[in-house]
Amino acid sequence: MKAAVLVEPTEFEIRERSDPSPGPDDVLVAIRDVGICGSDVHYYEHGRIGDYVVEDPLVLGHESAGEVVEVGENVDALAPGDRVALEPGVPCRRCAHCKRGDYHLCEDVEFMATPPHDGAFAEYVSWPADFAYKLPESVSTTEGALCEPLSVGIHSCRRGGVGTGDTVLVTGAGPIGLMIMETAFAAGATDVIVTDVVSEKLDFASERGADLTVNVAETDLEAAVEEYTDGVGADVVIEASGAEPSIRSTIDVVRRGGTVVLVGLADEANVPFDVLDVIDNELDVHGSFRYKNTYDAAIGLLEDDAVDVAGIVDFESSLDDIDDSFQRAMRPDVVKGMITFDD
Ligand SMILES: NC(=O)C1=CN([C@@H]2O[C@H](COP(=O)(O)OP(=O)(O)OC[C@H]3O[C@@H](n4cnc5c(N)ncnc54)[C@H](O)[C@@H]3O)[C@@H](O)[C@H]2O)C=CC1
Ligand SMILES: CC(=O)[C@H](N)C(=O)O
Repeated sequence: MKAAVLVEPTEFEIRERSDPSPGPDDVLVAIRDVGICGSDVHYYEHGRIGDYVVEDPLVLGHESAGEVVEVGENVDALAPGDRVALEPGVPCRRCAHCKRGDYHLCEDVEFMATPPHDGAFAEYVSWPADFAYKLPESVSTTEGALCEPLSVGIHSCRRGGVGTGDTVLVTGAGPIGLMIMETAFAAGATDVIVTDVVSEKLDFASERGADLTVNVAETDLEAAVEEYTDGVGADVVIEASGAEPSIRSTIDVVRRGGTVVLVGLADEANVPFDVLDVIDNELDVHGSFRYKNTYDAAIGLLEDDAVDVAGIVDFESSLDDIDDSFQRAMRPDVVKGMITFDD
């Protein structure tokens, strides 16, 4: 099979690799769509994210979906021809975190495209069948691939307890922020405010239903939220930019007794946070790391047309054009690029 292998920062090689063969509990999937995520671009540009360093040639891509072409002998729930979305993180299933249900916190998780584990920019992937979710007829494999960022949105809204009638502030209008907005509306939020520093991103968020957008490079966020919420503040603030000023601002714009969810990965681990504000205003501050038990929910939301994920895709390209696609994905006005494979 063909696979796009990152051999050096900013250098892919299309290499011929042997087809993977599924184990007894696995399915062999012919990949159809893979999204280009910000973390793929980061590995492409810098060859590392924090302590995760690309030391050997690595296949990137963890937002994927395709068609089952072979199943292992123990697999009953899927059959060749089924279209599936692949949940990219497979936990050990045995540790304390897995056993208490927090499998996304497993320290031995094998996550696609996180060194040393290969991802899905390849013609075939063999994957545990219980981390492959069957797509209904009405859900495309593009949407199936985008169940991954949608899952980040679902998990963060669950962490924030987003509910009916809430005003939710989402900071950062990248793909993750947009997926959070989609999920927040689906969870019953009536008002979603979105921030960014790029006006095109905010225009796009507006087109997709944001009630208020704030360009924090030009406008005072606290004043804008105060005005919009009659001085109360947002019920839930979900930080999805990773920018330090944005992280710091979250506790200034959430209402007393409200909830802050931190999703964006800050470049610096030490971001000043006024703990007295947290105590005095009785804030709930949650981290949100990837997701657990979200794929069925994501597929259900897509089947019900309760969310739109395909609308964030700016371009589709082939595996052979992966270098150009990554260069294009790095442009600040681009939200999502996809690599697609022929049937
Ligand atoms: N916790 C988790 O499980 C996950 C975290 N992430 C992180 O979430 C963040 C968002 O991911 P993507 O949407 O893919 O990233 P992205 O880089 O495409 O989007 C971030 C957006 O924030 C905007 N921004 C920059 N400074 C800002 C500021 N001061 N205020 C408001 N917006 C600002 C940027 O213009 C951009 O539109 C990243 O930090 C990423 O690493 C992504 C996936 C999973
Ligand atoms: C941080 C990321 O973007 C990535 N989706 C991951 O979960 O590692």
